[in-house]
Formats: sequence, C-alpha cells, structure tokens
Amino acid sequence: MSHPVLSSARANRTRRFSHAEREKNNLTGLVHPAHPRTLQHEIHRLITALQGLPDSLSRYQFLMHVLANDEQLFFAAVQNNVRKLLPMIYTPTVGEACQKYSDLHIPLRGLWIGIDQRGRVDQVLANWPETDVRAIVVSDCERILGLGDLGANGMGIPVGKLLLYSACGGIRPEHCLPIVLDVGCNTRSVRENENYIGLDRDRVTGDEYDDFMEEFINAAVKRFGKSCLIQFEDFGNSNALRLLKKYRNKLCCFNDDIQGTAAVGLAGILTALRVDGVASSLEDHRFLFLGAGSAGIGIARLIVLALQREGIEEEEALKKCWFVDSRGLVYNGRENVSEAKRDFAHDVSPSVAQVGNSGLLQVVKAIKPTALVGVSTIAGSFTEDVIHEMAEINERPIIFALSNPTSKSECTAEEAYKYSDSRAIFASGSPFPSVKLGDGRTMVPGQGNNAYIFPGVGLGVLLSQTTSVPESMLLAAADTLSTLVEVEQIDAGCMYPDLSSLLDISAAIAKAVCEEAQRLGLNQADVSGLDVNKIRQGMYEPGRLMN
Ligand SMILES: NC(=O)C1=CN([C@@H]2O[C@H](COP(=O)(O)OP(=O)(O)OC[C@H]3O[C@@H](n4cnc5c(N)ncnc54)[C@H](OP(=O)(O)O)[C@@H]3O)[C@@H](O)[C@H]2O)C=CC1
Ligand SMILES: CC(=O)C(=O)O
Ligand SMILES: [Mg+2]
Repeated sequence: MSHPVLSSARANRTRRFSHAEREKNNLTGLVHPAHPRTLQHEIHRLITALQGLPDSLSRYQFLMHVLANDEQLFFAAVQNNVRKLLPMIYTPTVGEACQKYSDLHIPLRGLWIGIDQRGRVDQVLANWPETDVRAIVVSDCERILGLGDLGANGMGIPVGKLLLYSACGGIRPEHCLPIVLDVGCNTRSVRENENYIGLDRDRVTGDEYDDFMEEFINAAVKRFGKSCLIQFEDFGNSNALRLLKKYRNKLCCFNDDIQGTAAVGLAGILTALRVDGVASSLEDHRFLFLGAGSAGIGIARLIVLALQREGIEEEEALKKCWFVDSRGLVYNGRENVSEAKRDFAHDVSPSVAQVGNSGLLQVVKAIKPTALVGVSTIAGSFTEDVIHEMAEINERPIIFALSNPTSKSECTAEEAYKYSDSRAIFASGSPFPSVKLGDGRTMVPGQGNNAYIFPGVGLGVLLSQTTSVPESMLLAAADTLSTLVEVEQIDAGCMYPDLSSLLDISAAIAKAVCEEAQRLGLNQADVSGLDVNKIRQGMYEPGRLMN
C-alpha cells in the first residue's frame, strides 16, 4: 500500500491522527485505533515495546523502523528519554550495529558514494531528495569508534551523529545528510560477508583518495552552498588530521573526533578543577594520554590553548601533555614520531627513555601525571596497578577512559573507583551505570562523549552561518559545558551536566559559538539579538506541546 501521508515519515502520525485529519487525508478506515492516541501515550507504548525486545540490536532495528515510519514519534521519544534511548541509537549499540550492518534489517537512510562513482559524484549527490541540506556528517569509515575499518557498514555513525543533531541540537532532520564515502575496506572479514553492502576492494590511498575527497567536497559545496556545515567523522588517523588542515580554512567544517572530543575532554577537566583535592589551576596539572591519534592530539591541543589563555607560553603548555602510543612513551629522539606528535615529544632522561616502552605503569611512575586520559581503543589498558599508581600519586586522580564503544573502554567505572580507593574522578566515552561505594555513596560516572558538543556547535554554526570553525569556538563550547555542571553533580563524581538536558546544553553552546563567530567577524547571519531562550525556542522539538 502506498499512501502519500502514511508513506511519508515526516507527515505520518500513525495512531495519533485526529478524526478530522483522517477525513481530510482520506485515512478513515486505514488507521486505527478508533480513538486517536496522544503523542505521550505513544511514547509510553514505544518504551514498553522496547523493554520487551530481547537485545540491543533488536532495539536498534526497531527504533530505526520507527524513525522511517513516524519521525515525530521517534524524535519526541528520544528527546523525552535521552538517557534511556541514547545508548540504543548511539554508543555503544551503534558500534555493534555497524559491525553487523550488512546483515541487519535497517531501513535505508543516508547516501553512499563509492570510489567507482568518481567523476560523477555531483550526480549521486543530486539524488538526495531533500533540497535544503544544512549539515552533512561524512565518514570514510576507516576508524569506526574503536572498532577499526568497517567499510560501508559504518553508515550507522553518520546517521547516529545526525540523529543527535536533531534530537539534542534541535536541527530539523530534513536539514541533515549522512554520507559514507566508500573508498574500499581493508578488513577482510567485513568484505568476506556475502551480504556486505560495500565495494569489495582494498582502500584507495594517495592521490586517488585525495582527488575523490576533493570532488566530493566541491560537489557538496556546489549543491548545498558554502554555509552547509561538513562534519568529518571517524576517518583513519592518517587522513583525519591531514584533511582538517587542508579544508578548515576553505570550508565551514570541523572534525568531530579531533575538535568535538577536544572540547568535551577539556570541559571534563575544567570541571574536575572544581573538585576538592584537585589542584584548581590547569597550570598545575600534567596530562598523560594513552593514544596519540585524532582524539588524544585534539584534546591536548585544546588544553594547550586553554593554558595559553591563562598566560602560559606555548612551549611550556605543550610540556604539560605527554603521550603513550602503540610504541610506548613519545619522547624527543624516539623513532617513529609523526608530525602531529612531535610537539609533544619532550626531552627525557635516558632512564625515562628506557622505561618508555616497558608498559603504562612504568610510564605513569616516571611522568607522575595528575590526569590519565584513555583514547587508545585498548580495553582494560588501565589496569589495577595503573589505577592504583595514579591514586598513590594523587589525592584525587583524574582518570578518563574515553575509548568507544564500552567494549574498548580502558577501564570500567567500577574498576576506576575500586582500585583508587574510591578517589578517582572518572569519565568514560560510553555510558557506565552508577556505582554504589562501600561507604554507601553512589557515584555517577559522567559520559565524556563529544555528543555533548557537536549538536550545540552544529547549531551555533548554522545560526551564525560562520564561514569556518576555529579552535576558539571549541574552547568556548568547552567553557560553556563545564559551567553547566552543578555542585550536586560534582559531588556525585559526575564531571558533565545531566544528559537529559542536552537540548538546553546545546542551546547554551550554540549561543557561545555565535558570540565567538561574531567576535571574530566570521558570522554571515546577524546573531546580535539571539539569547539562549530564543535559540531554545527555535529548536526542533516535536513533543514540545506535550510537556
Ligand atoms: N569519547 C569520545 O567522545 C570520543 C572517543 N573516541 C575514541 O577514542 C579512541 C581513539 O580514537 P582516535 O584517536 O580517533 O583513533 P586513532 O586511530 O586516531 O588513534 C588511536 C591511537 O591509539 C594508539 N594505540 C593503539 N594501540 C595502542 C596501545 N596498545 N597502547 C597505546 N596506544 C595505542 C595509536 O598508536 P599509534 O599512533 O602508534 O598508531 C594511536 O595513537 C576510539 O576508541 C574512539 O572511539 C574518539 C573520539 C571521541
Ligand atoms: C564518539 C566518537 O566520535 C567516537 O568514538 O569516534
Ligand atoms: Mg567519532
């Protein structure tokens, strides 16, 4: 059956059509129940149905079908149940969904552009039926969360990110376009699946890759205009930093894994400075990152900028950040130190150089960090010994295990508290449940995920029509996020505001981004009259009348 209203996810109200709407749209007899239901009632029914499903992938598929059938219900349900539904449409479930994407029953959503379509990327983009696209999330899927190269299966990520643009950033779904650039896949097991939806070939590299990317960028700007925001997501390390450098001053774009993560990481650290027992000045901290990729380098760079703002010279600020990568401690004189890591390769004594590759514990003992940040994709790498050592060095050790999904977390919340004598200030990229301590206190681990940042930054970019997204906008986003954390949350060990208020958080971040755009003269839209309330009122919130 094809009915113009029922087959449109945007127009469909399923069981909520009033009698008058049923008459007007020739729906009488086609929809039920006899008495129309309210949106509130339907959200309740949806949550009950989810509870009856056996596993996370069933819930994911169910929710994607709701989205494809009744957009209003989907977004109203998510916005009214953020804490419950975010893990089902975002990390950790989206990781599992991407791993099995070719086998799942998921309605089509997004645009796949293959390397075999080079030379006619504009024609493929022209097939996207929406005309007013304002935000694109694009991935080549080489590094999907911490799960590696998933090829065309990675579509769950751009889709998931843009669902959060709407659900948490209040940007209308029709303005959002998820794109996968299928340039091949180097994970054999992905390609060996007979159901694999992508190209059965190794990844293209070098000029062929760059030319394809350039063709895509030009086609996107041509079709959707220079103000259309392009968010780079989950690119492999060798391309992520390079592409950002190439395009950041030419386009309205940012890399979420580098810059969004930087802002959420810094925000958590700024909040931690308010905890009793933690040195209250950023300058008095030493950060050790496990993982020196997009996320780690991104966070460290923003910390450096925050330190410079406090009057610290760049050279000194860089020395506050140390890295361990897959080869051990990064130091001056070590072999295989990439350009991005070089600024953080500090001078060390021969004895420190010697322990540099003998494990994280030895490095922690040598560097004595106040904060340990995990962005390595290595599950369990924050061992009991490492956490214990952090707690020996610090009254309140900052331990952020930011790798996603949950299966890649450097430690669990429970481990962080248990091995630090309940003194760790913990945050994680994927959600962990609250932990009841032996003394009866309940700790609420915060979710240090860029989901707190990119919806608000995206909204601010669209409102201001900024021509570029400089680092200072991310700094403003980090400051804003941190100031929204209340004392009660800090007391419970949570370094981030309540996820349930993500729409409000995004409005505040958007305001900060608009102000920064105006301060730098980058805004093409007049934002002088905007305040947080006005921004909040204009946000897409289909269940608003219900509240
Ligand atoms: N919470 C959040 O909001 C976000 C979390 N992340 C998560 O962070 C993780 C990393 O992402 P990203 O930085 O983009 O990935 P990259 O691939 O860019 O970097 C991974 C880094 O981890 C290092 N590494 C790999 N194995 C080890 C090891 N055994 N010991 C120490 N370091 C190791 C790599 O070393 P080498 O350089 O030597 O190869 C590299 O520096 C992912 O799990 C991702 O999901 C990312 C973005 C946002
Ligand atoms: C959260 C995110 O962007 C990542 O893990 O890649
Ligand atoms: Mg990412």
